Amino acid sequence: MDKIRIVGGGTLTGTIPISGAKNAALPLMIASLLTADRLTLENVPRLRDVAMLQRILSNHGVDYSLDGKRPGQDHLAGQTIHFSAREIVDTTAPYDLVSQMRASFWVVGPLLARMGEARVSLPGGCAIGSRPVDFFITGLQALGAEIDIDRGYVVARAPGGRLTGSRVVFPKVSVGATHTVMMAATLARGESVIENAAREPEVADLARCLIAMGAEIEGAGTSTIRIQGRDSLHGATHRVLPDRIETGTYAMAVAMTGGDVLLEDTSYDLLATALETLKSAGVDVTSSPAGIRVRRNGNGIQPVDVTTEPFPGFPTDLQAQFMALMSRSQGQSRITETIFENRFMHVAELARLGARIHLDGQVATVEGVDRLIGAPVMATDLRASVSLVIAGLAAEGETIVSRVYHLDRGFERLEEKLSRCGASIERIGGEGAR
Ligand SMILES: CC(=O)N[C@H]1[C@@H](OP(=O)(O)OP(=O)(O)OC[C@H]2O[C@@H](n3ccc(=O)[nH]c3=O)[C@H](O)[C@@H]2O)O[C@H](CO)[C@@H](O)[C@@H]1O
Ligand SMILES: C=C(OP(=O)(O)O)C(=O)O
Repeated sequence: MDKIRIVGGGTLTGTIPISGAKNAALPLMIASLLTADRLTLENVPRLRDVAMLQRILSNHGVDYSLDGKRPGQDHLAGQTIHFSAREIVDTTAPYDLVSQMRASFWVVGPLLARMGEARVSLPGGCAIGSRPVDFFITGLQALGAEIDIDRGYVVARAPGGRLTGSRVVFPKVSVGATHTVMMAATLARGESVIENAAREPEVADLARCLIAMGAEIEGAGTSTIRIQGRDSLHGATHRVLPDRIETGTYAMAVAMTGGDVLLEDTSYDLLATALETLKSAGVDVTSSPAGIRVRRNGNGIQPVDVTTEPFPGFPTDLQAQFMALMSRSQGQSRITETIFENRFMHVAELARLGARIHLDGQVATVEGVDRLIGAPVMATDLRASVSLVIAGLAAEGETIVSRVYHLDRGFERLEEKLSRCGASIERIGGEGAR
């Protein structure tokens, strides 16, 4: 199995191109199920989750093809993939596929809307929490679906073969339930209104694509989304928005090691709260048409308290990376996780590098230390893994991160992007992930 070897202690200087967002690409790919025409997605990142979802969609009958490299194109440029769900041949998403990637559960919305039925395995929990799907079920029921749970599967039917527009009020903000109900409502009869919708940029990006496919949607990116259902949708071409979590992760890496890096092909507005938090920690962050420039030269890291919240708040997907940064701050900080009940698996691993973190329920108190020292550590989930990488970059000596398949789910060519900026980081052992 692959490992990542880092020799820490240096600073990062250079340019990092930011990839298309995993968390936008996945629902966009799933949207291809809504039309018999071709959906072309540009700027799709080369990630394990994308490859896995291609397999899952092909099981439903979706063909896909990939554009080859174009003259002068950097190999870090995103892929263009064409999806064609001319005929849905199977409305079942089986356990062995869904259990490998939670977002694949979201196919339930488009399958039900287009085919009038879906049988999708319950995804189960994961390393960060129990992650139930009750909001998906009540949301689709509000659109008229009849839903049973049968031997680990959600079995959904639309009476008369079509969903009916309605008002859906989510009790708590859910990104996946918003994506799913919004997709389902595009083909329902009449108007749907989603209240307490997730406002994440990836929801707005999915809506932009659905609108290009002929859907009528207003308010995506706010907490009330209004959708007028259509009889059918058509093909479109859509460019996946930049990955705000990848952007924030590299910004935190530079904040931690010191140096001067330009993050290209991304946008400040996608992660303003996280970048403002970095500024409060004493990091110089500026935005220009060229990208986001992150610098820290000489001055120490100031402690800052953060609480994770739905967008536009501080994202839970950057909590682990921020904790790594705070482990080197000049004081005490408190990090409160409000989205997932178990997203602290990185605490014990960061402690192996010398971090001093006390966990009490959903609150981690971090006492900054002067130095971290490299050690073998284990990746436990996607964002926890990358927090260990950035801590390793700032630690003295060698850090070996094992179980890096978690990283390959969500970070495209991580070692290469960091090496370009002077990091000593390499993948060792096992077969390559891509
Ligand atoms: C592929 C993708 O885009 N994943 C992101 C998505 O995950 P995901 O869409 O799974 O996360 P949700 O926004 O749904 O989860 C938010 C909270 O709501 C709870 N909940 C959710 C649905 C439900 O039916 N019942 C319920 O109780 C969850 O357990 C969690 O506590 O948003 C999360 C929150 O920003 C991010 O961390 C993930 O990176
Ligand atoms: C938690 C994440 O992904 P998923 O929802 O696919 O588990 C993530 O991207 O950090």
